[in-house]
Amino acid sequence: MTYPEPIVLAETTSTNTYLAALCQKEACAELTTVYSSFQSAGRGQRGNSWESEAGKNLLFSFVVYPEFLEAHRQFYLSQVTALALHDVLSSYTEGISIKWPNDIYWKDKKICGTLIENDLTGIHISRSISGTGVNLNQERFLSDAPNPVSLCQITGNQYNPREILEQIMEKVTEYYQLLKENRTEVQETRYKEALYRKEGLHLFRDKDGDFRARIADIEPNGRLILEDEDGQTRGYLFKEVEYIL
Ligand SMILES: Nc1ncnc2c1ncn2[C@@H]1O[C@H](COP(=O)(O)OP(=O)(O)OP(=O)(O)O)[C@@H](O)[C@H]1O
Ligand SMILES: O=C(O)CCCC[C@@H]1SC[C@@H]2NC(=O)N[C@@H]21
Repeated sequence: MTYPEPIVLAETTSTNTYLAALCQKEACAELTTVYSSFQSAGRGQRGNSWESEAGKNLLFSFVVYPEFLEAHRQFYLSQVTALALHDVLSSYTEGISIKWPNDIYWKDKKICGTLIENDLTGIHISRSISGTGVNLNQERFLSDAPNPVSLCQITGNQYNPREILEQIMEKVTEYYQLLKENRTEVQETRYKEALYRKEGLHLFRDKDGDFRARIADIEPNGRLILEDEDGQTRGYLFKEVEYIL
């Protein structure tokens, strides 16, 4: 399985938005990828914006049509992107981990964010657009992003976004092929190994307040299972709990 040559843009509002519009207009092959040097309206999760200085970072989105995947298994798509990013960035520096569900961290700082937008047909996912920003060469962050970091701030080196994109898409293609073949054990195991704060007690916050807990498991549907100091188990879907850094 291969992926098409990326569509390269100098500027767009958001690579996710651009790719969704393109897919509406014409048939886009699976793993069609859009890369842009600048976004005028980069979108993050929860309606946040994504900061990226022009020409400095990697901003890209790709599309897949995972009709074989029921909506309650959509977490597998998050794993595909997160593991690809994790594997590639880990070849440049130590300290890379996946913060549940799909942020990529270096130590306690955020180096990548991913926004996945799925379309459903009945109970199945007919189209999934996965868009990621990787902080590569940006030296200063000016927004109120709480904890951004770039690869250049970590290593002192400069990176070619197109080369890094190629490496990431090769990994995405490999992990997505395994998912298509329903061989999800490899990615489930690797995801758990790569988890941020996978060991020890840490501070979390849910709707009832702050508590200390350790990560006990991640269920196949993506539910985070925490065990608190009293040995009680609590399960959380996305957005129901946050890490206190
Ligand atoms: N280039 C960037 N690098 C890192 N963080 C950024 C960047 N651009 C924006 N951000 C900030 O990241 C924040 C979202 O990430 P963060 O992980 O802190 O959010 P969260 O609200 O805890 O949600 P989640 O953990 O589910 O992503 C937003 O507040 C956004 O401003
Ligand atoms: O909040 C997050 O952590 C998700 C950030 C996702 C940003 C990327 S940059 C490329 C793609 N286009 C967008 O508008 N958003 C994603």
